[in-house]
Amino acid sequence: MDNSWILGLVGTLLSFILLRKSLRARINRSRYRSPLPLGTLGWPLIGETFEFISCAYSDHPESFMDKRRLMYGKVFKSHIFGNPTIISTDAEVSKFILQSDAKVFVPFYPISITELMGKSSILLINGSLQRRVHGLIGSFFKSPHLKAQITQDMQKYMQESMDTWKDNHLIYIQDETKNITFQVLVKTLISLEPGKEMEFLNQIFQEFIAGLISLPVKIPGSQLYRSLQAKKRMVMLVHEIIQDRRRSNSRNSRVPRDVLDVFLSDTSEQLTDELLSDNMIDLMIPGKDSVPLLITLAIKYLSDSPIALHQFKEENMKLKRQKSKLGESLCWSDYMDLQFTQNVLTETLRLGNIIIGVMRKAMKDVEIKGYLIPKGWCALTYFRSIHLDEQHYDRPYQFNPWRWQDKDTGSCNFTPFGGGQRLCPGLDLARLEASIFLHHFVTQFRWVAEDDSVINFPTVRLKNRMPVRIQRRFNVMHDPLSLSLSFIVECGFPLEGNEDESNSVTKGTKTERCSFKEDKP
Ligand code: HEM
Repeated sequence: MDNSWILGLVGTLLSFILLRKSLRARINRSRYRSPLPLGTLGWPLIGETFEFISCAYSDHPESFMDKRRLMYGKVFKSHIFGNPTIISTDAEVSKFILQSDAKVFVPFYPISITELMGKSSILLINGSLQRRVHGLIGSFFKSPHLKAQITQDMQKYMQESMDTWKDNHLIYIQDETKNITFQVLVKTLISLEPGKEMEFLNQIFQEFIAGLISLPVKIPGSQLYRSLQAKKRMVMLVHEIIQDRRRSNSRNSRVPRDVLDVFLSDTSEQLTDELLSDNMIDLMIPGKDSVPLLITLAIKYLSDSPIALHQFKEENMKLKRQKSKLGESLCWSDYMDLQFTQNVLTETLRLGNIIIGVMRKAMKDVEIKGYLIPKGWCALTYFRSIHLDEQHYDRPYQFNPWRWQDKDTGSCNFTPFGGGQRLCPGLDLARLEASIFLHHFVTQFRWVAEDDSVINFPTVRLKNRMPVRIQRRFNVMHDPLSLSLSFIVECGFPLEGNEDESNSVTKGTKTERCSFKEDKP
């Protein structure tokens, strides 16, 4: 039988449907006054992904954006990682995107991240459930009780670590801080103390995060597969802890001792065991990633900027002396009140761009500031370009903590912790942990930083893990000479007869670094 007329009919029908769809899309688009932003979608399928990635691996990942900003303006279209994407390097457009709710934009992550996080992860849930989980975590992290607890833990774990450091040995700041902040965070989440279980968790966690940015291939032997197996083992461990906690009924205690207690005391019945374990594991990520990086980058920038290091050290020494005179130990607000220290952290967050930006998917056609973001497209709010924009920051590539003296950190030109409903609930915690580490490091040690460089993709990290050769300081409380000499020491001039004790600057660049007058605005 001749079926050609059937095929013809099907073909005509299909063409009709496609034509109708495209016409409807055109009619819908024409309802909007705003056009699609300028830009190009690059090659079929791969779009501009290769150029994006090759720039991301370079010292200037923002060069991909810079080139297009010149041609198309601060908001432009592209096609990266398999998706048509509107890239915003405009502070107001990015603010609008961040502040929109899930009816307009939802978070968008690569497949490997969504697979590993699990569907109940706070990063992937939306609407009232996200607000509930965010609120519980946020208010607990803000509580003075928790901050006091974190301060105690951080000081303890850090001192235990620092006591093992030997003079003239290399310390890898990135590794040390990863271990310490992971321990502190795990204790905050599930009250697990350092020991065998913590070591086991640390080990499998390493395998878990290795797969976060990996090929979306789930066959045995692939990184994603190994990471999913590691996640299963972690879920089992956390699940047992949840069961124990439910049995022991400790959730009835009035002051929650950790995030798990906070979740278990929630009466909304929205928080399933799956959600609890997924989120406990996700919340460990900043302990291994963002907070250690904040500390490591601050030490790198300070090592490269002797005058900032000098002021930083003076401020911290002063606090140490005051407290020692009064016979008091430091509490969390002492650290947070250190003005210059906080400015150093703010500047580190601006220049270091630990999170370069966040990705969203449009749930409907959206018009912002004269641009159209079509439904189904992705929107990348690229913080890095805004943080390094000379319209917002004078000499943006210079580490200059003094720029924050009278400047507001609440503006939409500064969003290292995101914004809107998904503003990072751990922002105070990150600053507190970093301030504590830096205070004890700078008041107890001098160091010479070995050469190292920052890698920006797929996550920000130091190529050589930030090795520094350390030397314990004299007891400054009883050694006025060491105080008066400290300015010279920080400048990189060798102390007579003791070359090793000489400085706290990056090795091999002492002379240039000493012409630091230019560093100060
Ligand atoms: C330097 C350190 C940190 C940086 C730069 C940072 C940055 C960010 C950014 C940019 C977001 C927004 C993501 C989005 O909009 O999709 C975010 C969200 C989040 N952060 Fe952080 N973070 C840091 C430390 C922490 C810490 C210590 C914790 C707590 C353990 C934490 C927990 C979270 C959570 C739970 C979210 C998701 C919030 C939600 O989607 O509702 N972060 N962080």
